Amino acid sequence: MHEKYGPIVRINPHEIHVYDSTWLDTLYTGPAYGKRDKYPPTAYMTGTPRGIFGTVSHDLHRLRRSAINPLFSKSGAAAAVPMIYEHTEKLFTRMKSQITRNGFTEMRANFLAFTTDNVSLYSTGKSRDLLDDEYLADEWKMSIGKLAEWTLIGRHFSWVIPTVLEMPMALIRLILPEFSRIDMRELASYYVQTTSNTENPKSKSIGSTNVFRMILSNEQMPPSEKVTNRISHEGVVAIAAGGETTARAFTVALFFILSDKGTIQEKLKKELEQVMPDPYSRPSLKELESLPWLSAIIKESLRIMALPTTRFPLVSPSEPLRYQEWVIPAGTPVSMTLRDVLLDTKIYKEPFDFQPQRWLSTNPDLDKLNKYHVPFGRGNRMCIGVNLAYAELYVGLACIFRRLELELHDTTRERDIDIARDCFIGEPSPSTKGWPKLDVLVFDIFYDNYDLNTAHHKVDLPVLLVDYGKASSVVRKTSHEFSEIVNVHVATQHNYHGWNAKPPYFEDQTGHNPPKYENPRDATML
Ligand code: HEM
Repeated sequence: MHEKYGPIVRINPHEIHVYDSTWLDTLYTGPAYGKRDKYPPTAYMTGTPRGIFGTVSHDLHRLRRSAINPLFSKSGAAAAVPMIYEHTEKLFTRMKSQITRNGFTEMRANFLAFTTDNVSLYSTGKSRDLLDDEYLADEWKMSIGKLAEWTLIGRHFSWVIPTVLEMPMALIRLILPEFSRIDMRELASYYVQTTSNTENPKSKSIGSTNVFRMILSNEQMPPSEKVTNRISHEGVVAIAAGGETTARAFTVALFFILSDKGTIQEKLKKELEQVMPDPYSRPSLKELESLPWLSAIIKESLRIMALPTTRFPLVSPSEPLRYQEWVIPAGTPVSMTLRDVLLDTKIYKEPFDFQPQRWLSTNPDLDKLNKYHVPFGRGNRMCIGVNLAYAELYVGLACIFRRLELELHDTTRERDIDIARDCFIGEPSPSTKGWPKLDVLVFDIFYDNYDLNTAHHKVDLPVLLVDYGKASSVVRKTSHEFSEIVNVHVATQHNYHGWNAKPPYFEDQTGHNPPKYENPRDATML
């Protein structure tokens, strides 16, 4: 429509859309430059009308946001760094275990588990512990995927998702089991327990100053703002908004770094060796932020993924807005699309090419590029989690590329990375086989040209038998039996063919003294 009718178009009976990056600061303005209400159908579409994302009124949004802003400050995010390092260790353990079992690791669920554990512990004081439980992590991935698909319905019928999320749990489990995991009541009851218990042993740990405590201790807020069924929405919105988004930035960064190992990865690794001479060291956020290539890679990944595909309509409630010669009457919903800005050819040369070097200080156009770098939005409603997201990306990518040697496995840009569908945030084509799958070349477990999945199907047992040791001595199999077993390692496959194996599953992480079995059948008894 913009190609046909120009930069300002009435795209439906209610809404005007502007396709002109230079107008960004007029619409998505800061609090000092005019009021902006949110357009209700957009506010409600993710199902949390009482959290900041779902708050329509400008003034109420300011009040709600100011109560929790300090938690998400730059210094707040820096305090989260030790937690992020701890979660990185768990992420690596998960990756190792999957490679042992499957021969590769699929990173979408893994990164989602990582970012969701970070944001949930940080924002609500309670981790979802997805990195401790692969089964739960997969279920959570399905729930978030389902929520994304439902935003399409929510866009047109904005009451649907909030209504579903408030239905009796037994009914939700029956009709939409995926939604039952995004349980606001569970969060709310947790907050009641922890906030009423001043002796809480977690009170000095990360997450103790969580969104709930900040709201409850805020003196500007009336009691009606502090009731459980309002503040639980703040917890849910942080977890839902902060998990998938940051996870996607990781997958995009990983894909593009590994697609150009000769230049990009090499420069990154060299830089990391300087700041992390010991691969297991834990540099501060400030040290990591001083690395030009790491910083440039993160910025370029956030730009090129251009994740928010939805429009973000706002309403100027009392002042008309002006675009060139047009006057937009007060009260009219007007939207722009961040993706248009992030991929604007007038700003970024070859916007679909991954070029981290455009963010280096040697680029004379850097100020202009920075001005339009809006993956987190702009103005009053800009992402509250921006500092946390950056901290996760700096720490996570530094550890990954300092400690592991990775290869892409059966991943293509067109099928698995590029966005093909608008589900509020962008989703790749339905034919995707998942996001970057990795072979890991240097871990302490090696494997060879050995298709564990196939073996798994053939033996039809919910266990995989994997040898530790060198690639040449990987367990060999015949069609139905393993012919030879040396130093067996056992890992169950969850929920395989109805075999509902629950963690904890048996695993020897050391790789040095794995259990030995007389024959494979003994192993299956586990
Ligand atoms: C790469 C990661 C992320 C991206 C690309 C991203 C993107 C965005 C964008 C574009 C908005 C603005 C929506 C609007 O204009 O209405 C937003 C809002 C928001 N984001 Fe993020 N986000 C990310 C990470 C996070 C994290 C880690 C959190 C954790 C708390 C978070 C929590 C929120 C919340 C609560 C809002 C609503 C803010 C408000 O309405 O005042 N996001 N995000």
